[in-house]
Amino acid sequence: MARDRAGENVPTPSGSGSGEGAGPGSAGTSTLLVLGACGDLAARLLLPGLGGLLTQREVGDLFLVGSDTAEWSDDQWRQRVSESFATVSANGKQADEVVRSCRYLRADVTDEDHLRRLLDACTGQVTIYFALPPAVTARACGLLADLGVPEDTRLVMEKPFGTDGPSAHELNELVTRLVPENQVYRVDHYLGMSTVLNMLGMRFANRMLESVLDAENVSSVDIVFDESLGLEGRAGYYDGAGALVDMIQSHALQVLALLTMEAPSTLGAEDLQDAKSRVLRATSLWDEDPVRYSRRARYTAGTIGERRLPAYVDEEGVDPARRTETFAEVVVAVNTWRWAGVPFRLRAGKALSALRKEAVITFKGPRWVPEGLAGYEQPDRMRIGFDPDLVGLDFNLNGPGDPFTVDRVSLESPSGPGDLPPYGEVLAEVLGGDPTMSVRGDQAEQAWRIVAPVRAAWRDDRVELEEYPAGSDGPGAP
Ligand SMILES: NC(=O)C1=CN([C@@H]2O[C@H](COP(=O)(O)OP(=O)(O)OC[C@H]3O[C@@H](n4cnc5c(N)ncnc54)[C@H](OP(=O)(O)O)[C@@H]3O)[C@@H](O)[C@H]2O)C=CC1
Ligand SMILES: O=C1O[C@H](COP(=O)(O)O)[C@@H](O)[C@H](O)[C@H]1O
Repeated sequence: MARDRAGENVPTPSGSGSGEGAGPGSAGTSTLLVLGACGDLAARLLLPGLGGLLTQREVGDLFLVGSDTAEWSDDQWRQRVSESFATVSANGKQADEVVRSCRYLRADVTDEDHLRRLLDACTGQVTIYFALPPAVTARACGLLADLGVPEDTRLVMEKPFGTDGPSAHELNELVTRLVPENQVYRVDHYLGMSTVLNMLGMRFANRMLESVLDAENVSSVDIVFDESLGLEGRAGYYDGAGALVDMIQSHALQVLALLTMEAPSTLGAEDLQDAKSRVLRATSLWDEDPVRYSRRARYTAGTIGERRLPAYVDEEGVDPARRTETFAEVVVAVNTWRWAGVPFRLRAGKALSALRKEAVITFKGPRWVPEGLAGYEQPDRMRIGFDPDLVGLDFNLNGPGDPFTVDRVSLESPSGPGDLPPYGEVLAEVLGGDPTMSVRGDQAEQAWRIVAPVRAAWRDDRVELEEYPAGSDGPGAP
């Protein structure tokens, strides 16, 4: 039924109007409308996540509509969906049915008529996933605010949410004019990762651990996202964002919030979100001094394993005049009774020598060490690994040999993987109507506030833009 132009002849889910029982189109059907369906996020993360979800869990009848500017046919979209599903070996009746019944509609979401027709194509409970460039998402939401959306519609917003504090605030006002806050899902796929989710159990189900996670016992915390991948053809988005916005303003601060918040009284959405918001409100750049407590750099040409990478400025689509950083580091303070005085270093970089994604908690030294004991120079550390998912403890122990000389030992436990990929977890919550692990609107605004002094200093060139060769350990590394 689909034609080339959005909704000229709107698609209907297979079986709709046929009176054939519980196929798509019957009561209980929901529609997942993916805007930006031909983009990178949809192909690499969102559709595989959906495939994993459909394989592992019961989601009910789901009508998948893809929409983008490209002139695709239903069959091209079906092929994209099935190729993405194949990357996670998605299988079973639900996955097959979604592939079979899915539809594609070409649309420009900045055109009100196109949007109206897209909405007309949806059936049942509607979820609109904005897999679009942030500025396009904001324009589409502006139009939807005038058009209105079906009752109970859920809106799924990708990161970055807005482009700065004021625009995030405006977007919050816009989306909450459309639907209530608990129907807005601001996605942070780190909140769908097994270890990140497991931080709740690790912190709050263990007296031994929870009782030492404070300024009395901890000297510093590092949250690190070192990637060995470079730009990977994403200049269109990344060159306007950079490492600070891409990773620190979003993922790092969400991880920090879960690691530092006080125990909520329940894991219900409201209690958990309140606890995260409280600690983000208490977080700010260390001494509010971006010159001393932030660092930025970009990669020059180099080799990572077998791969030769060009300098960032020579990557296709990069505008050197923007001076976009591919490495960012900031130190923040969490001004609560528990954490005051403990520096939290947040770091993210691309094209580094090795992948390293973890939070490392470094403990203070022992209060007293009896004379005669040797080999305890290194502090205890707890590592929370995001890739691979694990929790590790590095500490000092009497080992074999001299009993008065301690050895360094590590205990490690896998903390995943979960049964779903992170985007599968994200979609499970969205389609299940549970906003517990999404980013609440006020948190998105707080995150922009925390990085604002750094962005201003970088914009005014008050912090040097350093360089590091691709494949190295980052700026200033030996
Ligand atoms: N890719 C990733 O790894 C991740 C992406 N994200 C976020 O996801 C969002 C999408 O990113 P990504 O998929 O990488 O970006 P892409 O540019 O690959 O995809 C965006 C898609 O939206 C389409 N589009 C642009 N303008 C319109 C319009 N007016 N109407 C309809 N469609 C339009 C684009 O079409 P056209 O090509 O014609 O412009 C393109 O196909 C961004 O907010 C990004 O920050 C978040 C986490 C990871
Ligand atoms: O959101 C993003 O995350 C990825 C890193 O996520 P991971 O799941 O691979 O750890 C990052 O590469 C990308 O630039 C960013 O937009």
